[in-house]
Amino acid sequence: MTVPLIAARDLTRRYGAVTALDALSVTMEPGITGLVGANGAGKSTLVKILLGIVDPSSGSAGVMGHDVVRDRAQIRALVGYMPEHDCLPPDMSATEFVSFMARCSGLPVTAARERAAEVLRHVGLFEERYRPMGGYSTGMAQRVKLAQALVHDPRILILDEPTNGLDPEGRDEMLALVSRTGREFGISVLVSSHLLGELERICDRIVLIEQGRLLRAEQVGALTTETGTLVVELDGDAPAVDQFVAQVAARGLLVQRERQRVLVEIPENVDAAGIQQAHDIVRDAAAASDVGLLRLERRRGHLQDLFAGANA
Ligand SMILES: Nc1ncnc2c1ncn2[C@@H]1O[C@H](COP(=O)(O)OP(=O)(O)OP(=O)(O)O)[C@@H](O)[C@H]1O
Repeated sequence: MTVPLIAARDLTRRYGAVTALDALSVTMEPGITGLVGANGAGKSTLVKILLGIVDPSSGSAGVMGHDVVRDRAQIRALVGYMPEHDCLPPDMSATEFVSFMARCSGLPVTAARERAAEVLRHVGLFEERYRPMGGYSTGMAQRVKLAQALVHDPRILILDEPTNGLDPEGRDEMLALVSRTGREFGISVLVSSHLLGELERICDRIVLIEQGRLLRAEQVGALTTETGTLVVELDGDAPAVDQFVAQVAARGLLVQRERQRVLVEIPENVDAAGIQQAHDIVRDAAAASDVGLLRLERRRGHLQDLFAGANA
């Protein structure tokens, strides 16, 4: 039997009268997992229990088979943690801070310095790494927090709201960096956010919690809904794509160009045969014009819409 990456069984945590986690049972597999819930749902409490910072009131949890109460040292070696809130000393440079964190993990001086340079390069901090962190933008500070989480070469990264405080562009950059980090370093990532829409883009699985209880835990693909739009990607120059669009329209379907792609509407209320017919029309139109068909699939709706009620 394979040991799950993370497993929680009947996990409960109370703070006085507040029940932050309420008999939560969930397992998480390798890959990138999104932990989603509204503010106060219990995300940070779960993360802190997994890290051994907070004890469960009852129930149990494990990280790669290690118990969160008994095996804290082993878990610390395996996990890199990016906390939600600011934690960077303003008068230290990123290089000094990340090297120091590497030393805390047991690396000798030279190796710590080299490793710090490596992870700071990975997160995209170059010349700025020698400046005091007090002058950093929120985006730069988030990158340093990610770098320090990676410095001891962990097997799992736990990121608590890494996009907090960032503007839309900064969020996109941070999400791309998290995704790249997971895939390039070949490590698993647990990333929390109260924004479902942004996590569905980079996660393999989503764990949704509400008021300390598990709502759903599923593959992202299984959670999204198929819409009545076919997304078509073509290989061909602009006149050839125009030709394709005209061919689809001539066969009676609504069609529009969207940058590199063409969107074809499947008529409403058609059965499976009608959906198949729309696919056939796209293939026939491609064959009748000077384009290659690179991709043809139903567009998936956003998780945000699916959970709009549950996660309000
Ligand atoms: N140290 C504490 N003392 C008392 N109550 C706490 C403490 N930490 C968390 N709580 C309460 O437990 C509940 C869950 O909080 P938690 O921080 O885990 O949620 P969250 O999903 O991470 O939300 P946020 O994104 O706002 O941090 C909330 O009602 C919160 O007020």
